[in-house]
Amino acid sequence: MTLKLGVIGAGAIGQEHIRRCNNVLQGAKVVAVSDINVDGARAALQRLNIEAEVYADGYQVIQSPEVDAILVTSWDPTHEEFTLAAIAAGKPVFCEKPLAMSAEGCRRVVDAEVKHGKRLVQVGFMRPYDAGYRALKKVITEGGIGEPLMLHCAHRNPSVPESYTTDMAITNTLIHELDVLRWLTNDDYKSVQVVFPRVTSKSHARLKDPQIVLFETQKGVRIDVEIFVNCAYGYDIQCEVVGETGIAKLPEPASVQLRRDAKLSTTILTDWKDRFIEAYDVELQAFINDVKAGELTGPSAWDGFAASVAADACLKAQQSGAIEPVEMPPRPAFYDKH
Ligand SMILES: NC(=O)c1ccc[n+]([C@@H]2O[C@H](COP(=O)([O-])OP(=O)(O)OC[C@H]3O[C@@H](n4cnc5c(N)ncnc54)[C@H](O)[C@@H]3O)[C@@H](O)[C@H]2O)c1
Ligand SMILES: O[C@H]1[C@H](O)[C@@H](O)[C@H](O)[C@@H](O)[C@H]1O
Repeated sequence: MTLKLGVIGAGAIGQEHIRRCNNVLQGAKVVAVSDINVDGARAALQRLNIEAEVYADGYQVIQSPEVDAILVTSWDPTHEEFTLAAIAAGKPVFCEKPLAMSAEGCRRVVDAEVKHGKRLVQVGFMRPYDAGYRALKKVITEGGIGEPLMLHCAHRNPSVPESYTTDMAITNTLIHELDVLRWLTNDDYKSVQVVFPRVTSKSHARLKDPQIVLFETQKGVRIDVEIFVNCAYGYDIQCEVVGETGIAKLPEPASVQLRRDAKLSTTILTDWKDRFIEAYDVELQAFINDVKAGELTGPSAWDGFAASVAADACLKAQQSGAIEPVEMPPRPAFYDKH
């Protein structure tokens, strides 16, 4: 049986996911798409040479009897409402990060899912599907560097549009680390502080860039993450784990080494689409397979909530300049068995 997908939001990642579901992955097909920019959605489908029903309203996609499962790839502030509507319709939903704009919003999704009685939500945290992060986790869990003591991380984008503001460095960008570092270290955040270095001249009035986010975890590990979204030189994700007996580092994406013109060089990627292309394939194939098998196993609404609890504390720390606690309520038993 082919799983029939409805996609809400046909922008950059929406188009990427539509392309991979129809042309790369197995067992699914996009049959309905919505975007507030209907003409843009139609033009994108034409470019991709894919036929699907186009709607102006995301709720029509969710309610369509032709659609078995939903992908939410619209702007961040719309995620919660569409995910809640998919749960209300009893349809599995893959929601891009962040699950909602606050922990309170994520909690509403968690509560709705628990009330439904079966997992329906997967959050689009793709890094746990990335081969590099998986290899890094394997080294750590097999004791290859002893117990982790410190993590040094960086999340750099070459540039961002004027609509990107200081808070989005947390809710839109750091949210990836907030999820993947919990997964990587099997630990939770205890407190956080945000420090603002000198602002780059490449930024704009409403964005303080770069930022350094400093965490202490429940196990006492110290983590620093540099977020630098106008770094100009490329799309660069770094993660170095310092343990008791060694250091493990996230591998660089494969790139040919060039010796030329008296220089030794490798290419740095410039776009998230390329940096995580395989991870997106694996995460969405897992979602498709899991929906068909009747049991979701990927990043859950609870993971989305946990990341947002930490994000809320980071937002508070951006304002206060102080060390802010990260207070995580206990996980409902529902997420142990699901
Ligand atoms: N996992 C990742 O690495 C990753 C990468 C990129 C984007 N994202 C997430 O995916 C989402 C989309 O990002 P993007 O880069 O594609 O942005 P984008 O601006 O290119 O696309 C968003 C699209 O959503 C549409 N839209 C907005 N509100 C809508 C609504 N109510 N109903 C239907 N369509 C609506 C817009 O018209 C636009 O076409 C964001 O939430 C972003 O955080 C995740
Ligand atoms: O939506 C994108 C995406 O999530 C990328 O992975 C991240 O590096 C960007 O900062 C963000 O704007």
